[in-house]
Amino acid sequence: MTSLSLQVDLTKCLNSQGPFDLIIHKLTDLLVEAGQDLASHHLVQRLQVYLDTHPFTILLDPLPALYTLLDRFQSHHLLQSLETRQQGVSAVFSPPCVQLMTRRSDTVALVRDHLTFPIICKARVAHGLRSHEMSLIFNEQALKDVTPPCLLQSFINHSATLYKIFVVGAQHFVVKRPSIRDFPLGETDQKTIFFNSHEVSKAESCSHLSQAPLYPEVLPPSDEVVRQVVQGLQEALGMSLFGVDLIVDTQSGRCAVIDVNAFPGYEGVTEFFPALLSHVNKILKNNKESTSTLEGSSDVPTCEDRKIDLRSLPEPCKRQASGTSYFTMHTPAYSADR
Ligand SMILES: O=P(O)(O)O[C@H]1[C@H](O)[C@@H](OP(=O)(O)O)[C@H](OP(=O)(O)O)[C@@H](OP(=O)(O)O)[C@H]1O
Ligand SMILES: Nc1ncnc2c1ncn2[C@@H]1O[C@H](COP(=O)(O)OP(=O)(O)O)[C@@H](O)[C@H]1O
Ligand SMILES: [Mg+2]
Repeated sequence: MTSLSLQVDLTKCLNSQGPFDLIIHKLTDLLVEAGQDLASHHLVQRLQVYLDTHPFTILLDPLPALYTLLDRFQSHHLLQSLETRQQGVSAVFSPPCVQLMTRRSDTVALVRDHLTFPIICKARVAHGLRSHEMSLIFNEQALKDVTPPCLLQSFINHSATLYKIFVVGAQHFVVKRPSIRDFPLGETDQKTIFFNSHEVSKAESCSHLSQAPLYPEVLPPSDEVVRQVVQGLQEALGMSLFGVDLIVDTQSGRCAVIDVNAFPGYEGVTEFFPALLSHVNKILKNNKESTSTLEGSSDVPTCEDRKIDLRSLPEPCKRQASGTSYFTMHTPAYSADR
């Protein structure tokens, strides 16, 4: 078997660079730019057209899932829906949130009804220059410091320990990272703290926000909890290359999912490349088998005809079997945030 990999240049005709069996990408920034910039929009459109006309090219990962992750409001809804799917008191939760599209006169009331102090404020758009600029709000008066569109979320004390779950297809890896220290619960007169999240939770970070009295060793999330979270997200998003940020609530011992990232850096995962290769080989093999089955029949049956669960199919078959273009050009209204 010969194999060839090359860098795809979206500024050039894709037909003359292909055909491609599989494209791995990190298009998050481009997708955000495409919301406001015509040139970027055209690049995304070029890829879209190529995929629509080459139904057997696999895209890792699908664009619709990425749009969900680019929007912290949508990500939060997704995480909430996963939480309520489980029965009884779930071992995993998404911290309570309030979404602010614009400045509202009833913000204080909303916060009183839904959140507890301290509160962490995150921009609605999850990628791009301003998306990691955040603030910690300690009282109602300080709510004037937030700039919509943004997500206000109850801050969960977690002994300054973050667990990054890095997913590669069927495998996942847990990496421990520094995080933000605990704060007293409830309103205090502490001034708002503005910070850049990349200064607190990278492997090498040693931010003043992480420094704290020595905490007792935090028990990591159980394998079962991690597996539940990964599986729930995989099923909901149809993605195979993503990261999940988990923290363990110091008070309740429950696990909070606070962030999901498309194709992260996998720093600290020495097994990343073998895992990626094995995943790519597996889906190419599955795809070859499904392709020959589909090509053998002149009339491709629809999913309803064959009672097929779309999510169980490889990406191109999903598009072909559903009988509609799987990708639809979609330019989210992110411009209000810039
Ligand atoms: O490049 P953008 O699109 O901003 O996305 C970033 C990169 O994937 C970062 O990886 P890297 O720094 O290796 O490029 C990743 O950090 P991790 O590798 O720490 O997961 C970030 O996760 P967050 O730190 O959770 O935002 C994620 O938001
Ligand atoms: N609800 C929360 N409670 C406590 N800490 C949080 C919460 N949300 C985020 N953090 C802290 O802020 C950091 C950045 O938040 P995150 O949502 O992961 O955004 P980013 O996309 O910038 O990584 C996290 O790594 C964690 O240290
Ligand atoms: Mg994060």
